[in-house]
Amino acid sequence: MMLSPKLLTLVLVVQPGRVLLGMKKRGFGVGKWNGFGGKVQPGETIEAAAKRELLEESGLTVDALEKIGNIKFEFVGETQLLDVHIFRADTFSGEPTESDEMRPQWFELDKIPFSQMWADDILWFPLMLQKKKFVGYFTFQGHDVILSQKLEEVEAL
Ligand SMILES: Cc1cc(-c2ccco2)c2oc(N)nc2c1
Repeated sequence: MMLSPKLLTLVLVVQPGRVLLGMKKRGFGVGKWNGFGGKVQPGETIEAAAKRELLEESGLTVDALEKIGNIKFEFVGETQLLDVHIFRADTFSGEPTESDEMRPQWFELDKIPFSQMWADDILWFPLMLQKKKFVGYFTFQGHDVILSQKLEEVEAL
């Protein structure tokens, strides 16, 4: 039986022509470039968690986060589903600052390092950059192989 999914947040900071990614320095997803995010604490809204994790991991503060996607991830052999709520921020304050967890870096949109990112990203980043909304379900074998995938645009989340 499936345990209740583990809620995670992911924030992509996007400016004209570039996106901010962080190199994960330890823990889950170490060695991959990704947006900023993490766990939702009890009693915290998902959006508040996303803003908290962005500040902790990148030093950036955002007013407005736009919900752009929701992807559920299954790992073969593990019962815990990950339920990742994905947000986009187009404006922020502060300067990207390295943290214990993340080393932030701006990437031009034609130089996104997909080979050093989670394998699902190359599939939904184009939707994000076109400001589309999407839902997905990916089954991973380990951290690098996708065994099955579903991804569809939606009108609303
Ligand atoms: C399995 C998985 C997890 C995450 C994640 C961890 C914390 C927030 O999201 C991903 O992020 C991306 N881009 N692909 C991902 C796959």
